[in-house]
Amino acid sequence: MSASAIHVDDVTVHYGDVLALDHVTLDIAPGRVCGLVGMNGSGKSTLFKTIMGIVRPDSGTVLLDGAPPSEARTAGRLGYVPQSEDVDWAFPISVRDVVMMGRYGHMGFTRRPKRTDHEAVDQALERVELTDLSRRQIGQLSGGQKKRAFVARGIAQGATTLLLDEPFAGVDKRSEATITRLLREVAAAGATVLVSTHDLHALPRLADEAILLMRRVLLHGEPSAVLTPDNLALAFGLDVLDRGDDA
Ligand SMILES: Nc1ncnc2c1ncn2[C@@H]1O[C@H](COP(=O)(O)OP(=O)(O)OP(=O)(O)O)[C@@H](O)[C@H]1O
Repeated sequence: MSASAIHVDDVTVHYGDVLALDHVTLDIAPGRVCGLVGMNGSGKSTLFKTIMGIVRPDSGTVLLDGAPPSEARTAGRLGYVPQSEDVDWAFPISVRDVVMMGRYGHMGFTRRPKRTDHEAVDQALERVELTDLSRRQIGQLSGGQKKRAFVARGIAQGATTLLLDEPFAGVDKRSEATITRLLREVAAAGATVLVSTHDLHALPRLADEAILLMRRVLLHGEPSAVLTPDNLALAFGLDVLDRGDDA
């Protein structure tokens, strides 16, 4: 069976009176990078939280590799790079320890890292080019370095489903290029990547497919077919691509 890695079937979510997701259905195949695009409040974070099993839908189903989100989470198969606003950057934890958190699912009860855990963390830190900064408190990194630290956590975890909420917000071109390359590599190794972004110009380089969300799925297809000026005007209500390609 060529099961979807991420299967969302007719999901509706309310927060009180607010309708955040309205009969959302989508399927993403293993090894794909999918970009999630939509204006503020269109339900992107809610979709992530529902896929993670943190928000319970009023109706509808989410399956990850055929299993409920809680199972994927417990098994350590689900990696998440949060929006910067959702992280307590003052928390007294080093960059290395953030990345090591990705290994918890592999450690059992004691949470005592073994050599394989240390090696996985070292490799992940190297891949995101943060080896030299690994002893720093996480809040003492730049915006792009912080994002790379959380991407490293997902890599060290060996997640088969990786969700990233705005990984390019406030990052420079170098971090953007590093994160893009890493996500492509992770997908080439078989993982499925869902990434929300406002960086529409970077999307064709990053993603195999794109979803335009406005509480419901407006469009889902190849980035070039989804991100047309007409479609974006529909989703954002303005000509968001009219900034030239040199932005
Ligand atoms: N905990 C909550 N309680 C009540 N309403 C909420 C809550 N979280 C989100 N909402 C509302 O649900 C809708 C969708 O919000 P969500 O955060 O999913 O959008 P988003 O696309 O991620 O937005 P942004 O791009 O600004 O991060 C919005 O109208 C928001 O105000």
